[in-house]
Amino acid sequence: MKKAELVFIPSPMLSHLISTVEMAKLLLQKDARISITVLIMKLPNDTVLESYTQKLSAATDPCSRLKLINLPGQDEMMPMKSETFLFDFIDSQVIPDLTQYKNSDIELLVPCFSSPIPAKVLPYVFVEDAPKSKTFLGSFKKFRETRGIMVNTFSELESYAIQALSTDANTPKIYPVGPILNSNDNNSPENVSEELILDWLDNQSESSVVFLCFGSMGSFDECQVKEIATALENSGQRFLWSLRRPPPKDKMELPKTYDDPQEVLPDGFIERTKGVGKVIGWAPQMAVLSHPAVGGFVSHCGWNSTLESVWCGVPMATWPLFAEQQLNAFQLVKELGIAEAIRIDYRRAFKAENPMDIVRSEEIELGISRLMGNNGKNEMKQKVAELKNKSRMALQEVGSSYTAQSLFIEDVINGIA
Ligand SMILES: O=c1ccn([C@@H]2O[C@H](COP(=O)(O)OP(=O)(O)O[C@H]3O[C@H](CO)[C@@H](O)[C@H](O)[C@H]3O)[C@@H](O)[C@H]2O)c(=O)[nH]1
Repeated sequence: MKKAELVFIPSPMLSHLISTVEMAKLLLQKDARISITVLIMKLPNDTVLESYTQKLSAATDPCSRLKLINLPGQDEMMPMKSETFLFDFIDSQVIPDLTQYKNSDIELLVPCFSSPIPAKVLPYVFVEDAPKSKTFLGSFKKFRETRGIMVNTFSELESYAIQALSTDANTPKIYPVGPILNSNDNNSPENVSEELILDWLDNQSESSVVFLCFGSMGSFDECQVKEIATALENSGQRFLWSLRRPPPKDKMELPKTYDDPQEVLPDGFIERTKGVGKVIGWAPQMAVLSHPAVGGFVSHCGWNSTLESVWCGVPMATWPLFAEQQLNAFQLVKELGIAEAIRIDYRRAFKAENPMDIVRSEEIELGISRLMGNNGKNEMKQKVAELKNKSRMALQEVGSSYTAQSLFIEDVINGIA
C-alpha cells in the first residue's frame, strides 16, 4: 500500500497552529495511508500557545499517525524589527536543533547514498553542536553558487552519488577527476626512516600484516592506546602501527611522533611483540599500502586514506574519529562492501580531550581478525581488487576520470556553461 508522510509547519501563532492541527486531524481521519508531523514553533513567553500545545500533546497518542514536535524555543526574544519579527523568528528556526539526532536511531534519506543513513554517522557538529552546524551548512550551501565542482573520486566508486548530483538541477556540474593521490611520501612532516619500515615489510609474507594509521590528525589518549595494544597482542596478528602523540590540549597542533612510545604502551609490549609487529610514528603510507606484505588497513577513513587503500587494493577496518569520516565508514562497509567495521559511528570532538567512548580491545581484535581472515579469498577482498583495477582504468586515456579532466579543461577554456 502506498503511503504519504506529510510535515506541517504552521506559523508560531495560536490561530495558525489550531487550524493546522485541525486540518491534520481531518486528513488523518479521511485516509489511513497518511501520517502527519506538525513542527510547533513557539515565540518566547507565549503562554497561551504553550498551554494549548501542552493539552494537545497530552491528548495525542504518541503512536498515532499524528506526531507533534516542539521545536526548541528561545528564552529571550531576539532583537527583531517590529514589522518583520515573525519572519525573523521563523528564519531563526529554519535549521532546527539538530542535536535532536543525538542518541537517535533515526535513519535519513540522503540523495548521495543508496541506503538510508543512520543519523549517528552524520558529522559530529550536526549531532552534537547545533550552533556550529549552522555555520557548516551555510558554507556547504554556497557550493551551489559555483559553476562546477571537481571531486576527488571516480565514477565507478561513487556512481550513485554522481548520478544523484548530476540529475539535480540545483547542483553545479560535477567533475569526478580522481583518484588524485599523495604520490610523494617525502611529504612527511617528520623525519621518517622509510627504508627501515619497508625492509621490515620485505621480511613478512604476502598479505600477512595489518597496518594501523589514523591520518595526519589522528591520535589517542593513553587508555585507548593500551586497548589497541592489547587487541594486537591477543590477536597474534602481524602489525605495523603508526602511533602518534596527541597534541597538548591547549594548542592547535598536529600529533607528533613519540620519542619513546613505551611511555604509553603496556609494560613489555615492545619486547613481547618483537618480530611480530612494529610501532612507528609517521608512516610512509602510500609505500606501505603498496607493499605486498600488507593485507589490511585499520583506518580513520579520511578520504585520502580511503582512496589510497582502494588504489592499492587493500581492504579496510573502519574506525572513524571526526569530520565526515563516519559517513565514509558507512559507505565503505555498507555501500561498497570493502571494509569491516570496528566501528562505523565512533565519534568524538576534533581534539580527543574527552573521548565519550573507549573502544575495548575485544572489539578491536574482532574487527582485525575479520579483516585479516580467510587468507585473501573472501568477497570483500575480491571487491576491493575490482575497485583497484577500476581506479587505475579511470585515469587512463578514455577512462572516466581522464575524460572528466578533459571536459573540465574544455569547460574552463570555454567558460563553464
Ligand atoms: O602517518 C601518516 C599519516 C597520514 N599520511 C598521509 O596523510 C594523508 C591523510 O589524509 P586523510 O586520510 O584524508 O586523513 P586526514 O589527514 O585526517 O584528512 C582530513 O581531510 C580529509 C579530506 O578532506 C577528510 O576526509 C578527513 O576527514 C580529514 O580529517 C594521506 O595521504 C596519508 O597517506 C601519511 O602518509 N602518514
